[in-house]
Amino acid sequence: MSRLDNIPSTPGKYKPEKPLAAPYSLRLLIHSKLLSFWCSLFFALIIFFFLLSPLPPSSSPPSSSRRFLGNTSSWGGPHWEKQVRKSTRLSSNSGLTVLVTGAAGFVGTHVSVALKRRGDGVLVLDNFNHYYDVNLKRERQRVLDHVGVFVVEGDINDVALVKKLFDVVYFSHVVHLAAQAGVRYAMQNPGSYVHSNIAGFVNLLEICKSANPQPAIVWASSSSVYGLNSKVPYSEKDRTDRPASLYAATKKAGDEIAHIYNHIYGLSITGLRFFTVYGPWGRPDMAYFFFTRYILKGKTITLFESPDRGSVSRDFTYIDDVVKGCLAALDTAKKSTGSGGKKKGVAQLRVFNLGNTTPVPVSSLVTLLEKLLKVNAKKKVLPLPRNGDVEFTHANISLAQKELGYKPSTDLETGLRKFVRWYSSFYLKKKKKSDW
Ligand SMILES: O=C(O)[C@H]1O[C@H](OP(=O)(O)OP(=O)(O)OC[C@H]2O[C@@H](n3ccc(=O)[nH]c3=O)[C@H](O)[C@@H]2O)[C@H](O)[C@@H](O)[C@H]1O
Repeated sequence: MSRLDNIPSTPGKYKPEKPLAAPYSLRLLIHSKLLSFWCSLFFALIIFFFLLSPLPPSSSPPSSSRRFLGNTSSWGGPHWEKQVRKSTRLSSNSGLTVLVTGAAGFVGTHVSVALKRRGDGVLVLDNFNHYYDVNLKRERQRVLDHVGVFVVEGDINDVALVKKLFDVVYFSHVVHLAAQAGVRYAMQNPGSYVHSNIAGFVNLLEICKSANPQPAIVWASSSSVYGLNSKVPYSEKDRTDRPASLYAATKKAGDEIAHIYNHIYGLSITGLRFFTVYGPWGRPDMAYFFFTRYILKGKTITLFESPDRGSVSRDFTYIDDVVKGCLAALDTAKKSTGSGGKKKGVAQLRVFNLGNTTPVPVSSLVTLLEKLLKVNAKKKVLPLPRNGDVEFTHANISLAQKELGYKPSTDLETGLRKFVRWYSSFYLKKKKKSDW
């Protein structure tokens, strides 16, 4: 029986009320007492269930609401401001002052460390949501601490917090990587994608537009916006109006939102379409990562197969290549042209594919992992479910090559070898900070 079958096809028949025997005033009294009893019970039940209900795993509440819930983590105060300023101090004359959102995430950590190392001032923001293992995010935070990057714990939807950051520091650039990632999870928790990828992005842009001077923004779009396109390789000029998942739709919405803030307010905005980024410190929800875990544990992995092309394939892109692309996007970003929320001239608006240009079938990814782990995988092959996945991705990177000097140089085997080395040192032995 489908869900639709549970809904009655016709509303219940109208039943006329029976005439009441008691006098009118008594009936009124009984009615009002009964009414207030049921109302109290109803509200008591609502409050009871509200208190019992868990927060959605992927959308931990903004820090303001966390304070309301009794969480002691807080921001503000002279010591906190001192840490914020210290983290954004430049150690090179030509450095940028960058706010990185989502920096306890995979790409965010790598980008923040790379910026700090070359002398830029870096402050990072992350809400440490529970979409995947928070311990891994905390370990990434230790890496950031180690290189002198201060991590502010909070949500991009927390207007007061983000405004405060802009009050304390003048950011020349923002790298916006905070997002609800994952293609398949969108079917389980659609609200978290709207919360982070749409509401959060708009909130951040609202604050950036009003900042004086406005920062230039580089943000993470996604290869998933190409959706059901069959023309390969994907070019930035290709259509993006057929997303296959809500994740893709929210990233596509981000592309359009960026256009608006560029057009109306003069914000300089660059969108980077990442293609299945992998590597050390990666995301445990991604296939290469949990395949590694499953293979080592002897658990069966599922390989999706498309009807006509065999194994689905991805243009897997190594993290170091993507980081170079992000830094090049920052370095070539022109200044925003608005001030005080008003546009003063035409501003830069760009979109680039950051892929590897060599799609690899997922079955070959597994063969490489088997070789590197020296373990045979237990596999089962299933037809690609309709879960948001697309059959293949393949980037045309000529625009990024021309404008950013982007040139990916890590093939999948080399990148996976580095990932496997990190994985074993992180999970199987104790991670050393000096590895960074
Ligand atoms: O480029 C992006 O914009 C996106 O990249 C990533 O999405 P994907 O390319 O889908 O990566 P990932 O989940 O690792 O699946 C890889 C392959 O394994 C196949 N796959 C997956 C699971 C499984 O059990 N079996 C399987 O065959 C699966 O069908 C697929 O072919 C990010 O997660 C996403 O946040 C976004 O950044």
